[in-house]
Amino acid sequence: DRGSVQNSPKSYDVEYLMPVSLGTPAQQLNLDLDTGSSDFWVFSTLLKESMINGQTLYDPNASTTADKMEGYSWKITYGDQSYSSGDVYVDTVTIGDLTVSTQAVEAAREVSEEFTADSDNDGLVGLGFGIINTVMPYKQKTFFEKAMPGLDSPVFTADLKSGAPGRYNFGYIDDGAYTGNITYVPVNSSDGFWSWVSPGFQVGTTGSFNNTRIHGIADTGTTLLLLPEGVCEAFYGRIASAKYDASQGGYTFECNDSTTPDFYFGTGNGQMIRIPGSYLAYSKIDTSSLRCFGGMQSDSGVGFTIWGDIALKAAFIVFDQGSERLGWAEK
Ligand SMILES: CC[C@H](C)[C@H](NC(=O)[C@H](C)NC(=O)[C@@H](CCSC)NC[C@@H](N)Cc1ccccc1)C(=O)O
Repeated sequence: DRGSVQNSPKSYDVEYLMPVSLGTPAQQLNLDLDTGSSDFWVFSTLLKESMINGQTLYDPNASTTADKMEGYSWKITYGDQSYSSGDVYVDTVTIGDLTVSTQAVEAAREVSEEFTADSDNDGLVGLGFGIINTVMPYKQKTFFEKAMPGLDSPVFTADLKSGAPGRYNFGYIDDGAYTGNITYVPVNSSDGFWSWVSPGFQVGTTGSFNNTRIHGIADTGTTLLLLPEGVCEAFYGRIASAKYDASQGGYTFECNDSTTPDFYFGTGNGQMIRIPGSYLAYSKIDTSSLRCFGGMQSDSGVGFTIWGDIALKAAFIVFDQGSERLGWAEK
């Protein structure tokens, strides 16, 4: 079996949403595929009105295939301190023609203001590893873990694009979606994330390759690229107008600064992925400014190095749960 679904970026590529069908008859919601968490949760009719702001709600009572998991609950907190919690139903879920008939759908009773404010986002499909699923008293499998046994191949792939729709594929690798070879790196899933080690980085085409290993997670649900302080300093040190601006909470530089270099990160076997300098001028700090907030920021605040969408949209990535490895290719 296999599946394929289009993902669409919101403005500034802040997140990528995909259509998902839940229940019978199908209720379609736009969800955020998040490899940095492992709960499948949705805005639902259980929420207080004050927490809803235009989102599409999953109504388990309108689904003939929904069964409440009595006595089960969930509560999740994210790195940005946002959170959500609620009840659990088993129901049928289809993503890109791939159906899981008994998915644990976590119906929100409460969401933090960040989620309420994001009116296009109806919830998250966590595709990290199930060991960090928050459902109590017994944790539940992710959508991918439920689908995996029936797939042609135990992989899903992410093709995120800058300012354009891309695709998530399940169960197969589309050889037309990338160039060159796929370099595979081992994943350590013990903390539930797609954790891997990059052998190093290079700033611009002329810079030397820095053999400093970078331990981090591949997280489709995080917008920016959060790297160790030393890497940020090496990169921003090459941009004439760059500075750390405490009032903005990060590095900023003139959006059209012609000294902005590309950023390369190693994936192994001498292969590097090139992030165009233009991706790193993430967004104007305000409409009248000529300065941009950097797409690469320090990971010191979060405590994790996160290869977020800024990096992922420069590559074609294979999340190989069957072999616990990540595949990286240019595209
Ligand atoms: C360290 C962060 C918290 C507190 C930690 N939670 C996590 O690691 C959770 C599972 N993952 C996350 O908070 C992050 C990874 C942080 S680094 C470990 N990924 C998911 C995040 N991008 C999801 C999101 C998407 C859209 C809007 C907001 C949030 C915990 O529960 O202990």
